[in-house]
Amino acid sequence: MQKYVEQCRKCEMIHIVPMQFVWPKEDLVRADKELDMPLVDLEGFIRGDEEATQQASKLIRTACLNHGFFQVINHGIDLRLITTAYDHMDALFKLPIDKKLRASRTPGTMWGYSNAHADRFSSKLPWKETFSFPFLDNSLEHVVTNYFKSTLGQNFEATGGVYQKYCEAMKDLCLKIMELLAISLGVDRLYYRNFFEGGCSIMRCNYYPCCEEPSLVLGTGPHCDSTSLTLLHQDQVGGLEVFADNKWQTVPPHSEAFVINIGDTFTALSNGKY
Ligand SMILES: C=C1C[C@]23C[C@H]1CC[C@H]2[C@]1(C)CCC[C@@](C)(C(=O)O)[C@H]1[C@@H]3C(=O)O
Ligand SMILES: O=C(O)CCC(=O)C(=O)O
Repeated sequence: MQKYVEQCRKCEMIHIVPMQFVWPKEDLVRADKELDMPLVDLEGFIRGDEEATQQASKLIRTACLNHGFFQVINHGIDLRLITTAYDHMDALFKLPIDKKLRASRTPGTMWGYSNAHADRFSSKLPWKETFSFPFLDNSLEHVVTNYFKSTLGQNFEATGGVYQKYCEAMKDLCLKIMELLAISLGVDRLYYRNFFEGGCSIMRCNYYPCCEEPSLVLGTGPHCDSTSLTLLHQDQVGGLEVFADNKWQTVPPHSEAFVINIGDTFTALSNGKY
């Protein structure tokens, strides 16, 4: 009897996490090495110092010829804006689930609240909640502020205003990086900046809740960004991993830095060089 029960316990693999969130073993590989990626200081470039600009573009070129990831500091974004954005995001994800579900993602779009993308997938669900919204520079209206008011209600106008400012700051930083990418590729330094000037962006807030069985789940599954450029600020918990040199490597958080990575669209825009 004892043995039988023992065998049952072994073969049933009893765990707490629902099966939809359990990832295949081949995806659950822990990174043990830190990614070799440059920390690019943008202060000189922003001040118009040509030597510092060339130095920054060289670091970016090396990173983009290798794995496409680099970090930027002294980027000109007010660190208090980042802190305020986190405070508002914390309040948003702490809302009761019924209130969050009222802002659920509109089918066929990327915009709104999503709980593990459970409305889109039925297995290998990411262990995260997300809130995504569009941004485009529009002098006629504050697109982000209005989005928060229309999806979460008038009480979220202040939060919308914070993310309106945050998205404007991200767009400004993105265009600066597009200039450095152009210089690094030896093309007209305004080429990509002009191309993306009027473009729209996806802003996504990610909340990765604690998990009782972290070795079975992933906050976000392995992927390449299909977009052109991703600007990511990590909180101090960490967990971001990048697949480079045929192994997963960690990107430790740096509170004053943004992690930048080029996506598939930019690879095409560089004619496959990056
Ligand atoms: C354009 C996008 C779609 C996703 C967010 C951005 C860039 C990465 C994509 C994603 C993260 C890749 C993994 C699956 C995904 C569904 C996710 O886990 O969030 C993807 C995002 C999405 O489709 O919402
Ligand atoms: O958009 C997402 O949810 C994925 C986030 C991601 O890939 C990242 O944080 O690097």
